[in-house]
Amino acid sequence: MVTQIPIILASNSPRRKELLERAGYTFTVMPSDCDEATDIRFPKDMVMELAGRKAENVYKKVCTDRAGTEAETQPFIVIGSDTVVALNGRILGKPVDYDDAYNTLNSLSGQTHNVYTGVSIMYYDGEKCRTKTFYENTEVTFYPMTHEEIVGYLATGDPFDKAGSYGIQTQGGLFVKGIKGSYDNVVGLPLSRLYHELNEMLCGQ
Ligand SMILES: Cc1cn([C@H]2C[C@H](O)[C@@H](COP(=O)(O)OP(=O)(O)OP(=O)(O)O)O2)c(=O)[nH]c1=O
Repeated sequence: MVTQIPIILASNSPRRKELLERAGYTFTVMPSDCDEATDIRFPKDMVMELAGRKAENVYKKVCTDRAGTEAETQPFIVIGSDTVVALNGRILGKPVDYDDAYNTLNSLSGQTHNVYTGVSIMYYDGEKCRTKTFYENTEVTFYPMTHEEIVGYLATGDPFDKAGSYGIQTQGGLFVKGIKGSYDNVVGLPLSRLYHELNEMLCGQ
């Protein structure tokens, strides 16, 4: 079953919040404000690095808030996460503007790409902190998209806060021919993997 230890989701993403709610966890949300600039080229390394930075940023804030209070020695868990799309090894994050989103969707049209989500769990057990970081990769194949379809989808505004300029869970899902791997991972958090990794971490204390 899901743990009763307080969880803090280090994220601004409404999708991650919805996913974690669906799993039945009780948690609070505290977005990170860490620097996300990086020269890392490999998608799996990049998402694990950024997930780790987000979790650590929030972990430190929680420790500062709790210092000197009776909550100081109570266990808690922080979860940070990061998602990117990779097409033939090229990383496609959130679009910087309209043209970037158009070009991204045009390049994904009729192709198979990978969606990587990194997850970092930091667990303070009342004495010490342990960290576990992993990633999950889902293969996604798109139908060919026409210019009109891309322009129409961009007009909805949906692509602009999403890695790869689409949401599989929204209208972007209409262009998805098939996936191999976890659907939740594409939306931003590989739930069943997270559940098992977290349980393993809590059992191994
Ligand atoms: C590919 C894809 C991405 N996404 C979203 C998930 C993430 O919210 C976003 C990738 O950006 P991220 O930088 O991973 O996350 P974020 O900035 O939204 O939130 P935070 O850093 O505070 O946790 O793209 C979808 O919602 N659906 C999809 O199909």
